[in-house]
Amino acid sequence: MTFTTADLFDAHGDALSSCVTQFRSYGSRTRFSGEIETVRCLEDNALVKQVLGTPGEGRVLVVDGGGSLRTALLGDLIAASAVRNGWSGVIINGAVRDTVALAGLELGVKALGSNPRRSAKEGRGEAGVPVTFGEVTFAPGDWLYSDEDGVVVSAQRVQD
Ligand SMILES: O=C([O-])CC(=O)C(=O)O
Repeated sequence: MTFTTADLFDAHGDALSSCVTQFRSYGSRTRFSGEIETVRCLEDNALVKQVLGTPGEGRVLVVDGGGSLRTALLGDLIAASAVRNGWSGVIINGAVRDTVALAGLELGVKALGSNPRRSAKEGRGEAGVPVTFGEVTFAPGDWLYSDEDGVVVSAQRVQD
């Protein structure tokens, strides 16, 4: 994977949206891309676990956790399951935990911050719906490109 989001933006800016949310990177993959799948949830990560337990086929899961930093929506066990299932990365508008272990996983992981407190496991929320944060709508089936500079989204694939 050789793209940079800055070069993509220069080449395809009209077709791209750029997320203004300032994420931290937690996984060992700092550059990743893929078709988008989504979850919307608040301090409950059962749906995140469920979706990342299915075949990822190189996709990126975008989780809108409402920006809450009160509980972790992803830790090392769920992230390891994402790696086993072939997900390319996870973007979380919320918090993670087990950050030392996440740093050793072959997965893109971006989140707002960390909190050791676990989330509820009741399955509240929705999967497969468009979610909006950082001035970007992330719709299932759109394409996401992420690197050290940011996260950009396009309705069409703009890079192999
Ligand atoms: O189970 C959780 O809530 C998250 C977690 O710690 C893990 O994925 O290891």
